[in-house]
Amino acid sequence: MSRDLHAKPLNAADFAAFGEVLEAVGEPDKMINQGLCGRHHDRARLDFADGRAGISVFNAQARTLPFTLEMMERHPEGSQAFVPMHQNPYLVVVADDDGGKPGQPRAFLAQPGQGVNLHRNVWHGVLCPLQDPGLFAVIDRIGEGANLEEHWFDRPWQVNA
Ligand SMILES: NC(=O)N[C@@H](O)C(=O)O
Ligand code: NI
Repeated sequence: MSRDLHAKPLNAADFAAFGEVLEAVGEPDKMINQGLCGRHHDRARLDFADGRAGISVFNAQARTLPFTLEMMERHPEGSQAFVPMHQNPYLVVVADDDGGKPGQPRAFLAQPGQGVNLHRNVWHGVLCPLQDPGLFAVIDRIGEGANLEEHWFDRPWQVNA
């Protein structure tokens, strides 16, 4: 017996407890490159504990809605940012911690031009593109030791738009 979860458009205010939305909104902090480029400066809180930052490219298979969310994970040692290398929608699911497991999940539909940075140790669903190609640059921790904790739900969630 699954439980239903409604995805809402991704927005910085609702996402703030879990991380940042990476997007060129508002006035740039600085105009650079002879005034031809707006720099939206230092927009994410990165954290890599005793490791270092790395950039990887994820090529993830597209999923379809309704999406069955069976598992959430977190990275105790570092933040994780997903920057789409496309203009397609994708699903972001996050949750507060509730005694060492995910609390009420929150689902968001990322719009074209939006990336996300997940704060260290925030519960999230794995990368979930909704159209091919599911190509993302991922900025996360490279280092020693375990950095992945998973929680599998007894009852999955059905995520829909
Ligand atoms: N496990 C892994 O590298 N990917 C996940 O962290 C994810 O959030 O997709
Ligand atoms: Ni992750």
